[in-house]
Amino acid sequence: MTISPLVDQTIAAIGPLDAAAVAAAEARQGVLTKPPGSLGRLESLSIQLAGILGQPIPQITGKAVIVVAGDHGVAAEGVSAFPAEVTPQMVFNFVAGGAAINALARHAGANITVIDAGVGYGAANIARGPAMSREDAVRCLEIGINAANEQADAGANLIAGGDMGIGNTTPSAAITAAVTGADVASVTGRGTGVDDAGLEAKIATIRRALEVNQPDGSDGMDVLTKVGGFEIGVLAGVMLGAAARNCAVVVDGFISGAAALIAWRLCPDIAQRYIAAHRSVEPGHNVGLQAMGLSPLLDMEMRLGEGTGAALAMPIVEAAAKCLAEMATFTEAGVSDGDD
Ligand SMILES: Cc1cc2ncn([C@H]3O[C@H](COP(=O)(O)O)[C@@H](O)[C@H]3O)c2cc1C
Ligand SMILES: O=C(O)c1cccnc1
Repeated sequence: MTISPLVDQTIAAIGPLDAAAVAAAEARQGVLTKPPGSLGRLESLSIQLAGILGQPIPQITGKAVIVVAGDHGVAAEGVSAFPAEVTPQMVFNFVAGGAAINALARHAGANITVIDAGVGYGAANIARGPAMSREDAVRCLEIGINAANEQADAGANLIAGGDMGIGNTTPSAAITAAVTGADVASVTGRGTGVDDAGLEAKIATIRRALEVNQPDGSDGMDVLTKVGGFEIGVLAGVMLGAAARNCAVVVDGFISGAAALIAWRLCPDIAQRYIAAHRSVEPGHNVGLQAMGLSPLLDMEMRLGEGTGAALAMPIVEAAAKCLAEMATFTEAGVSDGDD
């Protein structure tokens, strides 16, 4: 498969986890002053981080949320409770620091970058034809890879994407259905809050998008081109770029989950570098996570996107690394380990 030199190189750089670092972290978890396994998922998370970062005692050196905005032609089908103007209006809000993601990223100590992925000439209406050309899909992936590289160069090793795009739960459901094979009705939710009639119409629109476009769910580029969106393509690129730099990828909600599915189809090894932050209220989110073998850290009944769930989970991920790094061993603390 050849996508472009940059995308191909990036995918080729994503390998399996560092087995020696995993083994060392596992061994250290076994001798820290606590009953074995008592820190639950903090333990497995620290071991996964060791493998991702390639460090026996992993250290989070920087956190970044890359928020990507894009417009969706399919919004014209009435699939959202809000008008498309909200997308550029929210971009100004991100820049001014007043959105939920600004509050949560500040709380997490994460740097925010905002990318306009074609607001104003967004993706075409997927109910009538493909979302974008193959060239645009490649460009989206490259923009995301470059953005992740910039954050990695600045010291981040915990990287999340966030989305803003009125209508984008519609392509996300189409992507999730195409990649996982799940029925459209089981992966379609209310997004910003459409009513019962709106939900029925949204399901019908997504069915039409899949019928008209016939995406090949095993081919990430085909799915992105036919039923994706510009911000979703950039987010998939962010994930590929971050993983190629041995950064941990914190996966946010439904839209980020759809982008994660596309990146996973392009590079199956990437799933080991994903940390699923939370379970969104959107029913399709969990379907996608399960397909990739991921179990979310939090269930906060959130359904916003923007990277909010990912930012909220970042301090927990960092806490996992700190326990592994800072706790004393039984020997160091002179605590009986129960074996003697
Ligand atoms: C004020 C506002 C802020 C948001 N921030 C994220 N979204 C989220 O909601 C939208 C997806 O839902 P749907 O498919 O129903 O349009 C996306 O913009 C997503 O980022 C927002 C939506 C609104 C209205
Ligand atoms: O889970 C999400 O990311 C989500 C859900 C609804 C609307 N916007 C985003």
